[in-house]
Amino acid sequence: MSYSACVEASGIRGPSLLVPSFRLLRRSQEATSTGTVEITDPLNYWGGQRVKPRREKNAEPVFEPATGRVLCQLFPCGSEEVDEAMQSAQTAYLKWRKMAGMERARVMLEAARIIRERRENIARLEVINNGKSVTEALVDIDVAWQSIEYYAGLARTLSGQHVQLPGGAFAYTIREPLGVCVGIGAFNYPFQIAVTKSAPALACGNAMVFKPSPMTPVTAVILAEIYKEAGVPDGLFCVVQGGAETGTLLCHHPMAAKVSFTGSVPTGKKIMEMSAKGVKQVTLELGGKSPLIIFKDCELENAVKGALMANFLTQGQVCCNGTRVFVQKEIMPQFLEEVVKRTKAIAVGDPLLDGTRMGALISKPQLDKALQYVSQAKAEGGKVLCGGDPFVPSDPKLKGGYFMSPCVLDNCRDDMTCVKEEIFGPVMSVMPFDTEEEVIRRANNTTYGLASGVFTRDISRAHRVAENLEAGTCYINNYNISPVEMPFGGYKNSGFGRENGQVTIEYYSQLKTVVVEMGNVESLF
Ligand SMILES: NC(=O)c1ccc[n+]([C@@H]2O[C@H](COP(=O)([O-])OP(=O)(O)OC[C@H]3O[C@@H](n4cnc5c(N)ncnc54)[C@H](O)[C@@H]3O)[C@@H](O)[C@H]2O)c1
Ligand SMILES: C[N+](C)(C)CCCC=O
Repeated sequence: MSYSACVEASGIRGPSLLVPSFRLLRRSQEATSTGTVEITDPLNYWGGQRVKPRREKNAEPVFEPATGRVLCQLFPCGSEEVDEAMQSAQTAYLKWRKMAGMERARVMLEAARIIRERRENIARLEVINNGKSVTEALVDIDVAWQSIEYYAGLARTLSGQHVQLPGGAFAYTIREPLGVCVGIGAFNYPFQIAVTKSAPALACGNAMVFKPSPMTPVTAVILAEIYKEAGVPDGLFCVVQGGAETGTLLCHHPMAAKVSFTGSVPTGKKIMEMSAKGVKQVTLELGGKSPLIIFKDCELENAVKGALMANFLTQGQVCCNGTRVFVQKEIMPQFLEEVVKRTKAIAVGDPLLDGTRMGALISKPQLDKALQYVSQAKAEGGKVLCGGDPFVPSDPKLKGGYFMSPCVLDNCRDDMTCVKEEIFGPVMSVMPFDTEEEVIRRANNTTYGLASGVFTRDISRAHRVAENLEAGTCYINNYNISPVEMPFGGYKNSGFGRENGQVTIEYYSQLKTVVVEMGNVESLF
């Protein structure tokens, strides 16, 4: 079935199609079952509509991870298309920035409402393109509309400061937008990343041109259509498809006021270099190899659950995952027994089924890379307690999918490759420790600094450890929860700038100071 037919059946396009919702929901579930969707509609969006690729050369296949089938072709945008999108965004920006925060908020709230109404259909397309379980994708879409609601709330509150100066003079500050912001996304949270970047950008009065990962081009354009339906000016949120070349064109574009990037450290360094040439602001949300520290006085069941949440969401392809699990020696046997039991019980398979808890990795190369890390860990002395193999589901249509059984590695040391490098697959490395001072030193012995976690019942220890860990987030007695009110971002090579939370307003706006003299000028000349 074509994508157009699928969205028509699912009601992704028009609100009228959503009634009666029950029947359509059933139809959409049938229409979007794994292995049935084919996407033929254009995936670029600017000027308030989908735009066909200008050239059909350099097409790259996009795969459905659960089946290995080709889902669509990706036609990378060239310089003329990037320029059209940027011009379109600039035109929209000039209208949007003049609207009151209250008005922008109203439009954004409508976009949030539409996303909430269509959450199931968007989630299903996300699953088909990304491979994660529908249970997780639904959470991702919920976080997305919550983010738009949250920043709609903040759009109403943007204000400056009044500063009294001597002699009746005064100054005031105005928080102004930056202009056209570029967003470049990773493959692991395609819709959520597009929202996480655009919601604060739009709230502050900016426009955005967004480039999704070439592996997950499908859902960003749906966000563009929803923003349009909600009432943003045509061009306010544009989508250009492509990989490194298209991303480079965006970063160098003279109209780009800022680049907000989510992806790997090597690409992040290139983005920063390119942005520096045009003195553009940058937010970098990069990779990690985060420590999770489990003390012997923890509540063990919660610690085990936390370790699973820290390692196996989205098939382990999560930037902030706590993949270096340090366990205090005294409780290592109980921890391993329980964590292995629960890991073996994870239901791997068709990501569109409600009972599935782990779907397919994003691509064959990503699967091979994760499996290779497991082989190398074994060669370096690690012991596989479970998983670490390709997984072939019994359903014949999933035979070509990129599945892997989730893996727990014991006998790990800090100098092993699996402990030092970001794997981006479902592989947990477990290491013993003796003392608090020792584990903090080892936890910080990395160039990354995205997240961290500690499980203990000792409240003083928990805060002491949080204070001493070099990371942008520290979870105490939980892991990988991410309410939109909470700032998120890295220390060290994991990047800088923040997403989510109030502080992100600072990264999408600039402050103008207006100085008002009420007397005569006292000239020195
Ligand atoms: N900190 C965070 O919030 C966060 C969130 C998700 C993923 N990540 C990180 O992302 C990585 C995985 O995602 P990925 O494989 O998609 O990352 P990636 O760096 O390969 O690609 C990310 C994006 O950058 C684009 N790109 C690649 N080269 C470019 C260039 N030269 N110029 C401009 N754009 C370019 C890609 O097309 C893609 O859209 C992991 O390291 C993960 O930790 C970080
Ligand atoms: C929503 N999580 C689980 C906190 C992940 C944020 C994005 C990182 O890849």
